[in-house]
Amino acid sequence: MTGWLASIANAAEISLILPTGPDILDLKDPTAGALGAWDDENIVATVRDLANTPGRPRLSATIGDHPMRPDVVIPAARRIAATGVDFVKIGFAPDGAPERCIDALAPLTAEGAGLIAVLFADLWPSDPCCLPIDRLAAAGFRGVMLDTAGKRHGLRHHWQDAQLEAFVSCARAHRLLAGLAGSLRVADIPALMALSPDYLGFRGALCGGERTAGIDPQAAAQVAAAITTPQPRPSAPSRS
Ligand SMILES: O=C[C@H](O)COP(=O)(O)O
Repeated sequence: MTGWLASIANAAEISLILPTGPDILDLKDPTAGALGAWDDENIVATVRDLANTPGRPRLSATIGDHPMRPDVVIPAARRIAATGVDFVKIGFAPDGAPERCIDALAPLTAEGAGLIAVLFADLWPSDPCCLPIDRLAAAGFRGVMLDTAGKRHGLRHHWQDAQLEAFVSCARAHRLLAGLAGSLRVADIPALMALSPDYLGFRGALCGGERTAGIDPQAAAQVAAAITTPQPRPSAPSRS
């Protein structure tokens, strides 16, 4: 079953998106780039406000956009983990020392933090073998999400579906949750659901195309409907 993640820009958007039933509410400031972070106090307040909501979605929050240095990434991840969100999203770019940052996060996962790595499809080579997936698994990450740093082109512009399928399989083989995002549109949903990722992530599509505009409940309902619509099974090859 593929679930879906909705990135929300502020607490006021919660009441607009909750009726559409996202599996994960992702607290992210879209005006500050692909990994714009919320203020810690607002994350803590949202965790607290939703704590008693029956069937509430899980919460994720990003640590923000940081240079790939352990002395910067580790404290930022630790701070967001302390807010009580279910998942902490950390972006890894190939520049700098992503591997050292990943390894240095192992103590945090050992303490129970649910870390999700965000790898940018427009920055890393389009081959899962070139991604540090084995390293993420060894460090105890819960999942890995392929997203895009630039939002002009969607994920499927940068990676072909066969490459995305290989990414999902590779994450699964390492027992990581696999997520796909990056300017996804409603029209992308059937093809991506066929790859069976654990999650598809959205912001722009929930806002009618422009991710810095607010959530448009009608657009969000269309995304939700496309995710929950049963997908046709691939037909069995005919014997002749
Ligand atoms: O985590 C998912 C992203 O917020 C997706 O944003 P986007 O659909 O605008 O690329």
